[in-house]
Amino acid sequence: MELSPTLPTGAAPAVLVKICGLTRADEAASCIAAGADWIGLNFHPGSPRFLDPDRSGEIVSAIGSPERAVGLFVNRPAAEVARVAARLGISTVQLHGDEPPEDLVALTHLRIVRAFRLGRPEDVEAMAGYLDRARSLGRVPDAVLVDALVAGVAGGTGTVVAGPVLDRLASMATSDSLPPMILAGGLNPENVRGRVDRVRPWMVDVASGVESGPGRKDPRLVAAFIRAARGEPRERPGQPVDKGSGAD
Ligand SMILES: O=C(O)c1ccccc1N[C@@H]1O[C@H](COP(=O)(O)O)[C@@H](O)[C@H]1O
Repeated sequence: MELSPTLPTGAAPAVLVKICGLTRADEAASCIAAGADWIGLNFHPGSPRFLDPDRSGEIVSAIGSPERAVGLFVNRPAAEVARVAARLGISTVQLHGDEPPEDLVALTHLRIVRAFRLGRPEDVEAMAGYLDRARSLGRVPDAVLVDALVAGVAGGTGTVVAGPVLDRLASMATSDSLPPMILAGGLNPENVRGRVDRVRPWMVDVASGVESGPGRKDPRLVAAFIRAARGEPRERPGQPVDKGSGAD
């Protein structure tokens, strides 16, 4: 199954950007207008960014392209994930808990982003083991998302992935055995470019690092994040664009 937007090809493609945890239609539309490739709708009841699936149709409509909306679930039954996705007309889901590879098989008709919370370099090997099991079942995730491990919290913690884990990931990023990688975990406009340069992910994902409050995205931070991720110069209000200093 192909991902959409399609995988970039050729040398040094621009990293794609997902902004996660939208709770308002106007903010979701602004993220897309600012250049976000995907937005995330968080259906995990334990999250401060929780969105009732029954009230998220308005957000999907507001972005004008349902293929850019990703439904985020934590340890929900595959049948429930499939039901919500069908009701909203979305085709990509993010599984951010301990979902077994069998769930990927049950959700073959959807694009699946499988999240892994990694605390130590050894956790990267555990992720590889999971992918091997998925491969043996004939259904690898369409992308893997890498987040920091914080005990007792599923995600959205604003915690960065540890340096030794990033180094291990960087050595795997171009491996054929790894699906496209989405780097998450404590990203913000200040640190995203350095992390992109270090790991070369296919996409970056941010929740808390572009917020004015839980679930409320700050349009200036969103724009700054997207520009920084792509290595574009910063915009400064009332001043010409700084073309000399890069994004960091
Ligand atoms: O955002 C949340 O509240 C959340 C809750 C449960 C699982 C995942 C969640 N968000 C995902 O976590 C990453 C990292 O968040 P942050 O940028 O460190 O705040 C985020 O990209 C979401 O995909």
